[in-house]
Amino acid sequence: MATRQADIVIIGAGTAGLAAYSAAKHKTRNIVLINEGHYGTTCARVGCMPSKVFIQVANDYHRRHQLVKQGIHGGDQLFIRTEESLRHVRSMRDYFVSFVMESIEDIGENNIHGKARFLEPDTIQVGDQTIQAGKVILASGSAPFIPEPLKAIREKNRNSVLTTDELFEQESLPESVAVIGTGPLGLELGQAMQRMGVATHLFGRSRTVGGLTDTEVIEYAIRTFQEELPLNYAQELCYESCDDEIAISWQEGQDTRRIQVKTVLAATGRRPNVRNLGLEEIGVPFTDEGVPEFNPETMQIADFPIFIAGDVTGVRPVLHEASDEGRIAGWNCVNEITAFQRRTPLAITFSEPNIVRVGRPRRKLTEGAYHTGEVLFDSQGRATIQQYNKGMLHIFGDKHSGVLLGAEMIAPAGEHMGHLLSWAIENRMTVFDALAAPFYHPVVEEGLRTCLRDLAEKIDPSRQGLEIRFKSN
Ligand SMILES: Cc1cc2nc3c(=O)[nH]c(=O)nc-3n(C[C@H](O)[C@H](O)[C@H](O)COP(=O)(O)OP(=O)(O)OC[C@H]3O[C@@H](n4cnc5c(N)ncnc54)[C@H](O)[C@@H]3O)c2cc1C
Ligand SMILES: NC(=O)c1ccc[n+]([C@@H]2O[C@H](COP(=O)([O-])OP(=O)(O)OC[C@H]3O[C@@H](n4cnc5c(N)ncnc54)[C@H](O)[C@@H]3O)[C@@H](O)[C@H]2O)c1
Repeated sequence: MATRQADIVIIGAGTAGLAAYSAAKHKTRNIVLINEGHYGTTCARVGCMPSKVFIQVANDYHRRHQLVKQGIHGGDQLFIRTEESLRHVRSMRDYFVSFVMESIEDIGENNIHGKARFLEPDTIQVGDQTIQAGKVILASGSAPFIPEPLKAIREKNRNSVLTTDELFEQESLPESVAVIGTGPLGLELGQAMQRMGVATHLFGRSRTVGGLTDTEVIEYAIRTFQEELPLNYAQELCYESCDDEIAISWQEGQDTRRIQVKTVLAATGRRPNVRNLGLEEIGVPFTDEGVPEFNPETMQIADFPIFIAGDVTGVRPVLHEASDEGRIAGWNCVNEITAFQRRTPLAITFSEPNIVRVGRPRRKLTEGAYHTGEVLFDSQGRATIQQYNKGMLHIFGDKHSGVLLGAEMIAPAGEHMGHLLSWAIENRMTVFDALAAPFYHPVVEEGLRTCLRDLAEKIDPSRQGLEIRFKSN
């Protein structure tokens, strides 16, 4: 078959690939999009959206425990039919996927279903077609990672070990589950299942939750989640099939502990889809982490006519970054290659309370160069009214200038406070600038103000009380 010519080939019709297509289509329509597997994007199909529907159901049901205090009775009569809840999750999922499918239909016959593979840096094979392209965008996403011991159990009984890609496809939820991994996904889905009545046991390996790096916030978060469900950390877990259950054992000091569950959810991370693409054969350089080396401001891979975008980079695996990277890659395929300023990092785990990391993580700050503002939400006014008064926020500011550097928190309304802080950091605000902004009463953000005040006092105690700016002419 003759080689087809295209200006751009995009590998992967996920958020990054589709954003790249939108950015480039104004200059050329000769773009070929190749996608393997399901359409609809990871976010809408198995990721952000269905997981948030699932969490919404769980939190709404959980609320029944807090109603009696307010004189609202009958909550104990409520019950959940998880098969109906999962149908609801899937129907909302279909709704979100339908919008993606509309944008794919627009692409028409330039959309090819199949697995792409590089023959040369500018030549792609898909099925029996060969396409030569001016530029290629690699936006192949990531896939769930399953540790070897769990793979062995899964080989015997596929339904006994699920990935997050499979959870929402289940007919109903199991009686009991062990969730392995305390990253954003393990925490969100583990807490949600516990709240939906599944006996859930959460396991972590390194002592952190939701990607936090601040030790004090981590310990506060662990204690908070342990009040709601069993959460253990162990370097190694042993798995064993017994009848229709899985036994999990681990060492705690001198003791061996053991539980049995019906199902295991592997929330042990995702790995970039870089294998079997022919990248090694065409000489693409790889980092020690096993992903192609690229420039994060242009998204170009070395001097190759190849750009990379989204989870396949393994660096900022969140939706808005995948979309940005797609747009940068798409732009750079049809314009002179330009460096882009990347946004302030922001990562949210939609557990209750939310876990949020903004700007530079504490682990990466230079010791002695910053101060930390600290606050607890345990007696914060609005959070107490809402019966969500649990939380700890740390904000980091430059020791001399007071420029905001980052924040880590487990907090009620953390998703919103995280946005306020990321906008402040993005605009290079100091703690004093942030304190001059309005704070309504009574809102959870007043807790954020208390934290900023604590930071301001540590940076410059002489400015205490002077939060309102002098009028300048
Ligand atoms: C359960 C879950 C919850 C999440 N929640 C959030 C959240 O709340 N907020 C947030 O910001 N992020 C969240 N994320 C992360 C977010 O979904 C991802 O960052 C984002 O979807 C990545 O988009 P992408 O375009 O890189 O990859 P994808 O959408 O996965 O697209 C990659 C596409 O490439 C295709 N492909 C792979 N290899 C090939 C090949 N060789 N040839 C052709 N096609 C190929 C794949 O089949 C796929 O269609 C969540 C993820 C998960 C799993
Ligand atoms: N709110 C969200 O849901 C959300 C938000 C942003 C990004 N994401 C992205 O989704 C992706 C997947 O999230 P995740 O939480 O699955 O991944 P993750 O990499 O953040 O966490 C994986 C966890 O599994 C543990 N782990 C790994 N191997 C293990 C083993 N063999 N035994 C025990 N524990 C093991 C790790 O220590 C870690 O705690 C990430 O890239 C994440 O950034 C999700």
